[in-house]
Parts: sequence; C-alpha cells; structure tokens
Amino acid sequence: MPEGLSTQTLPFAGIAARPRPQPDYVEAPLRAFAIATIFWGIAGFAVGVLIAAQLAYPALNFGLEFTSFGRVRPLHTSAVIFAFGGNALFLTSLYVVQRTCRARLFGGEETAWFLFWGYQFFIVIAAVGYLLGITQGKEYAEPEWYADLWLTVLWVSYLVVFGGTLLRREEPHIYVANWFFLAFIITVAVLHLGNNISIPVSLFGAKSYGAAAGVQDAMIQWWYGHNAVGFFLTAGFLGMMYYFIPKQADRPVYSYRLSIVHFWALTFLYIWAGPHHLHHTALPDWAQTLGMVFSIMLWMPSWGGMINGLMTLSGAWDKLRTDPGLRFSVASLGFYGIATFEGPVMSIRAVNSLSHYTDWTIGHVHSGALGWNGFITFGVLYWLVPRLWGRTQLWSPRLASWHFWIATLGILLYITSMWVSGIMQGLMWRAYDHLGFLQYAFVETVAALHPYYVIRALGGVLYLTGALLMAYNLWRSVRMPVAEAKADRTVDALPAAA
Ligand code: HEM
Ligand code: HEM
Ligand SMILES: [Cu+2]
Repeated sequence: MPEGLSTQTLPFAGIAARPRPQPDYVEAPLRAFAIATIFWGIAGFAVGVLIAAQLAYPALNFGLEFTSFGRVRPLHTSAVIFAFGGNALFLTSLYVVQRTCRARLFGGEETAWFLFWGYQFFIVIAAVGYLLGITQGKEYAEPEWYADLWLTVLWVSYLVVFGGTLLRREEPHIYVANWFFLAFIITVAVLHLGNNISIPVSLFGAKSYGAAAGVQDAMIQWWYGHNAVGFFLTAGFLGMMYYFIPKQADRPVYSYRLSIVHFWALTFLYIWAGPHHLHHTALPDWAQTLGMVFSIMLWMPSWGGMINGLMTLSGAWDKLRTDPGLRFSVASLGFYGIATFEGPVMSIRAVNSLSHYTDWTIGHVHSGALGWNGFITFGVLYWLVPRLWGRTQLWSPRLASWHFWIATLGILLYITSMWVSGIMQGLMWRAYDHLGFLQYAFVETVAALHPYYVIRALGGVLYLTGALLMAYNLWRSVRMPVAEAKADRTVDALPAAA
C-alpha cells in the first residue's frame, strides 16, 4: 500500500473482499449523456475546423451573416466547452457520485432525464441565438437573459440532485472526486449569477443591458471567464481524474492526503487569478499584480494534482501498452502540465505584453482544451461507455490506438503552429524601424500568419478524424453481443489497496 494510506483514509478498501448488494443505480439518462458528449464533441470539433479554415481562407465565410466567423466562433467555444465538456461532466459526476456513495441518484430517473433534456434545450437555444446574432458580447457568457434564466433553474436542480445523493450516501466518507465535482457545481452557479446580472430591454425581446459598466464590468467578466476555466474545465475534470484513473489503472490514488491539499490549494488560489486577463488595461496596477502573483502560485497545486494522477500509475505502467483508454488519460495529464506551466508564465505582466492578443493565447487554450479536457474525456468514454451498456470490452483497442496517435499528432500541429505564429505576431507588432516608426503594417502580420493557420486547420482535421474513429468504435462496442463481452457488474468499487 502506498505511503500515507490506511484503510480508513482509502474509501471502499474492503469492498472487494466483502460484496454487498448494490443500490439500483440510475443509468439510462447517463447513457444519453454519453451519447450527447460524443455528438456535441464531434459537432464542436467540426465547427472548430470550420473557423480554423475560415482564418486561413476567408472565402469560407460564404458572405452570409449566419456563417461569418464572428457568429460561428462562439458556436465553437460553447459547443466544445458547454456542450461537449458539460455533458461529459454531467455524465461523470452523476455516475461517480452514485458509485462512491453507494446510493441511488437523488430524484431518481425522472429528475435525471429532466437534467438531460433541460441541458440540451439550453444548448440549442444558446446556439440558435448566436447564429441569429443574439449575444451579450461576453466571452463564454454569450447567451442572453432568457437562456441564462433557464440555465439557472437547471443548475439549481443539478446541485439538488448531486447534493441530495451525497446526503443519502451509505459510505461514511465523501470520496475526493465528489469534492471537486461539488466545487465545480457551486462555483459555476456563483459565477453564472454574478456575471449575468442584467436588465432586459423588453419582455419579448432578446436584448438586455448588464448592470456593471466600464472596468468593473471587465473585471467581473474575467473573474467569470478565468474561473470558468478553473472550475468548469479544471475542477470538474479533476473530479474525473480522481475516479477514473484509479479505475483504469486498478490502483488506489497515489496519495489521498495530497489530493485534499490539492483540492483546497486549487480552489483557494484560482478564484483570485482573473486579473491576468486584464494586464495593461484600465484595471488598477495592484489588481493586475494580485492576479499575476496568484497565477504563479497556482502552478504548484496544478502540478501537485498532475503528479498525484501520474503516480497513481506506479506499478501499473505496463497497462499503458494494452489499454488505449489509459493512454489517453495519462497523456491528458501531460498536456495539463504543459497548460498549467505555460499559464503562470503568460500571467507575468512582461510576458503578457508580448503574448496578449496573439495566437500564443490560442495555442495555450488548446493545449488545455484538446490535450487535457479532450483526452481525459476520451479516456473516460473508452472505459465507461462499454460498461454503461453492460460490456467490459472495446470492439477494437487497435482502432482506439489509432485514435490516440492521430489526435496526438493533431494537437502537436495545433499548438506548435500557434506558438510560432503567436510569438512572430507579437514580435512583428512591436518592431520599430530606425526612425521609430512601426516596421510592419497590420496587414503584413496577417499575411505572415497564413501558413501557420493552414497547419493548425490540418491539426484540427486530424483531431476530428480521431473523434470519428472513437464514435465508430464505441458504437460497435455497445452492439457486440453480450455473450461475447461478458457483462461485469462487479467493477463499481474502487480497487482495493494492493
Ligand atoms: C478540432 C478541434 C479544434 C479546432 C480546429 C479548434 C479551432 C479553434 C479556432 C480556429 C479558434 C479561434 C481562434 C482565434 O480566434 O484566433 C478557437 C477558439 C477557441 N477554442 Fe477551439 N478548436 C478545437 C477544439 C477545441 C476544444 C475541444 C475546446 C475546449 C474544450 C476548444 C476551446 C476553444 C476556446 C476556449 C477558444 C477561444 C480562445 C480564446 O478566445 O482565447 N477548442 N478554436
Ligand atoms: C495554472 C494554470 C493556468 C494559468 C495561471 C493560466 C493563465 C492564463 C493566462 C495568463 C492567459 C492569457 C490571458 C490574456 O493574455 O488574455 C490565459 C488564457 C486562457 N487560458 Fe489559461 N492558464 C492556466 C491553465 C489553463 C488551462 C488548464 C486551461 C484549459 C483547460 C486554460 C484555458 C485558457 C483559456 C480558454 C484562455 C483564453 C481566455 C480568453 O478568451 O482570452 N488555462 N490563461
Ligand atoms: Cu485565466
């Protein structure tokens, strides 16, 4: 047993030895969440490829307002973050909370179906709005007041379902993955409410005006935007990591104590770092410095969490050769490490004066988004989808392996091209000639980016191709005759300590 663990601190350690009857877990709506994750993932990646191609070849805007970059870009960001990421978070949180609490989902099947359809409805009304040009103009918070109100109702129900299940748990201990999921749900509620205080112009019109203005509005927006990354794209996904990596590796978490330190340090530090999005603006200097300092400190819990995930594999590294799902999970931690090292560097004001407004930011975003959020979700899907349909095996581990390498190559093309184009762009913008005039006209910088935009689009095509292979593989897996893939209902307890 790894140091720092006793059977008291390791939940469920005794379960494998003494099977108990299982509660009647809610699963049908979870299968729907899994399908929605894959569906919206592919849709969001495809729109990503479209906007990447538009930046390289503007003719692809087709001259229509509905297909112009400005309208389609938020469609991409919302589709991948809220539709793909959000459905993955609903799926995993509702699965994990039941299994680790040994309790049926609070509210039962009906409430879970309400969450499912209610959330898909939110996605659709938000997306239709973007294409029609309805937006608050706040990045990652584009939906107008009517969609925001609906999301509020839904999110409160989510909190009640999740919290209610925790309260009716049969296990005395609340496993750490649930702490991360709970922090994600509560914080996103607070962020959503705080950043969307606005007054509609009329009851039957979409337009509203925000309550704050000027630099206060900007600060509230980036308090929101930054913590959307911190709690939606990070804390929630760390919840996935803490349950599914131990499952895939068949080992307990490396250090349970570190996971608790990780939790408190991450949640405490993240919330202060938002001002790093507003360097060199009208925001007071002291606030910018505060954001920078907290961002740098954030490097530590981020890497602590990554190390905790990676070390969980000690003694099980050989599984990487045979389990392509685990390969995704482990690679996702590597990309998480890259993004959370790069972020603190970019938050240093001097570095940010070069990186801000450039493709460097876009590269940073996608090493986190494609590498961390995408890969850990693929890893979970390869493990969970067969099990949700009563199978234990994948139709083709080889095809999953192809997915892994194609997608990894896609990410590498994406982030390396953006590093080069971003730094080049930043340097060209600040180059002066010997008379003190700007050396390059803006349009010259735009022309210089073209080859990198083509490479990035190609990376996107590879990433999308990989996801299509996954969808096919999972579809074949759940259609395999059950006799071929013996249903295994005993896999729901965390592995006993070795
Ligand atoms: C095939 C995969 C993808 C491609 C080709 C792609 C492409 C793009 C492009 C071209 C942009 C606009 C960049 C610009 O305005 O200069 C963008 C923005 C963005 N994408 Fe993606 N994307 C992909 C997947 C993802 C995923 C999976 C996520 C999240 C989980 C994501 C999150 C974002 C975010 C947050 C932005 C806005 C970045 C910012 O404003 O700084 N993307 N993407
Ligand atoms: C220690 C962790 C991190 C820190 C300190 C950090 C810091 C930063 C900084 C300084 C920027 C640039 C702000 C600007 O110049 O406008 C940025 C942008 C961004 N980061 Fe990170 N980052 C971290 C981790 C991550 C991760 C893991 C993800 C994704 C999962 C991510 C997603 C984003 C996004 C989406 C943006 C673009 C926001 C926009 O639209 O302008 N970050 N981050
Ligand atoms: Cu940030």
